[in-house]
Amino acid sequence: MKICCIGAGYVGGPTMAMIAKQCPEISVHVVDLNQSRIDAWNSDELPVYEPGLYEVVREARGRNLTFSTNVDQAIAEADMIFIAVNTPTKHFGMGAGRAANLEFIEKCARQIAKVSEGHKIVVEKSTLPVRTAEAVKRILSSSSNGATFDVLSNPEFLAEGTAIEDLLDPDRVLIGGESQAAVKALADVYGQWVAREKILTTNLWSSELSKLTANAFLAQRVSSINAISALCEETEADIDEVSRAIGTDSRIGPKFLKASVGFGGSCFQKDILNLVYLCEHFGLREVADYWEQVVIMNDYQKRRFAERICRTMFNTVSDKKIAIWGFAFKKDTNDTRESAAIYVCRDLLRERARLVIYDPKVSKETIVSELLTALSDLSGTISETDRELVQSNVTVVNDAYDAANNAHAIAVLTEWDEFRELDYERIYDTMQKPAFVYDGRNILDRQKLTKIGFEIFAIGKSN
Ligand SMILES: NC(=O)c1ccc[n+]([C@@H]2O[C@H](COP(=O)([O-])OP(=O)(O)OC[C@H]3O[C@@H](n4cnc5c(N)ncnc54)[C@H](O)[C@@H]3O)[C@@H](O)[C@H]2O)c1
Ligand SMILES: O=c1ccn([C@@H]2O[C@H](COP(=O)(O)OP(=O)(O)O[C@H]3O[C@H](CO)[C@@H](O)[C@H](O)[C@H]3O)[C@@H](O)[C@H]2O)c(=O)[nH]1
Repeated sequence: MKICCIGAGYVGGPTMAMIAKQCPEISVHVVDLNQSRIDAWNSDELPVYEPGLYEVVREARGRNLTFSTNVDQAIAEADMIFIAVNTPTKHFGMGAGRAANLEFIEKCARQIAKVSEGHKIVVEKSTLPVRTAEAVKRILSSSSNGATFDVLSNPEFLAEGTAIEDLLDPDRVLIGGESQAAVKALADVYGQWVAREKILTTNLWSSELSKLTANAFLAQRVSSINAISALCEETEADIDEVSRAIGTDSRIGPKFLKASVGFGGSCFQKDILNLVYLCEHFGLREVADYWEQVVIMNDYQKRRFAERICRTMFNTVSDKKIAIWGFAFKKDTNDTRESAAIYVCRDLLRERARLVIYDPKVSKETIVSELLTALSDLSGTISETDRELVQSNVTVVNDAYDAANNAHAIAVLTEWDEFRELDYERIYDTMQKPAFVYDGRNILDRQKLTKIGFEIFAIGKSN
């Protein structure tokens, strides 16, 4: 069997590498329009940082895993074609700021229709609004060479930072489709390493909608605990104690109850806004409002964190040096999309703080580009003043100690393990006094740091 995957991103790359590793008899060809991304997949510096990914890629690459930009050839040769392209929030025209931009999906479908001959299975791997498969089928049915297609929905549930674990041992694999033969063909691929009872099959629409729903529920838990963290800060209740107390109720469960500076990542916000848009489209105003509140609460949490920094530093951070530890949206990834750090840094920059940023996996170029985008207006234009602000007030360094040196405050924005193990006495000695620490991930030892002399503020803890 030959598989092609269009889109060599955070999903296409790792997912296909895992299929190739587990199924040596299947030839897997991953294609992308982005030449530099493909070059990186073919090198030792993969474009995606994920623990364990390099080993998986190295095992299969050159054997039954290929990365290239030969989109047409890969489509023509494949029996099964995964579409794993990006589906970002639309930022123009109808549904701007809410609807998913399906331009890339549609282009893939048109390309498949144009190039294919015979019969092929097309698998939606990207996260899509419910009923997208209807449009995909319509486009495919116009194939000029008389090719025929089955369309399946097979949403991906991996989380970044644990992608390899998640792919190796998923909670479930979801396959939605009408053709039993096509569903079986895809189930047989996963069945090479995933237990059959974990492979769930549904109709196409349930599968598409389950992906948006799963992300909405997960994000809702984070917003719920973050909402309670604000109340904890006012009442001397401790958010970690509350999480533990409610999480031991087996009906609630302990996962996804870690209070934070706010959820980030390319998926949660985008998928909830898409759900909100769909509900509005179907006239379900109350349902739309209900889910939108999850995003509103998340924005509040990020804003609240920056405001707390300013308020507790005597109401001004202007010209003060603040060390930013962590810029990725969570640990163990180099992904910064929608990271809470972007918005906290933006708000601090607007207060004229001087930021010294350190992240073990994120490059200076990415940090600067994210901040410029966050400061620009809706049309993407950035004022000269804001460009200057980033140029003069943002420094990116290679070390957490360097960042903290001579700083008035440290803000922990990503929960990288290395931040737990630093020499805090040494850090305290090099900082301005009072030495403030704002722990946006609740990973630091408050008692120890307080004893050293730090003034520490954490999420959902009162001072
Ligand atoms: N990132 C995640 O953890 C994750 C997890 C589950 C699901 N998803 C979903 O999977 C999809 C992909 O997400 P991602 O994070 O991998 O995106 P990404 O931006 O990292 O990768 C998408 C890739 O598709 C390529 N592409 C776009 N149009 C193309 C075309 N016509 N032909 C060839 N290549 C094309 C882009 O160049 C890009 O490299 C999205 O719908 C996302 O919501 C993402
Ligand atoms: O208790 C928690 C759990 C998560 N987060 C934050 O929530 C965001 C998302 O985290 P996570 O869900 O672990 O990572 P993602 O890679 O965004 O994965 C989500 O989004 C993917 C894309 O759709 C789905 O495939 C996954 O199942 C879903 O977990 C990150 O900023 C986390 O720091 C918290 O603040 N507290």
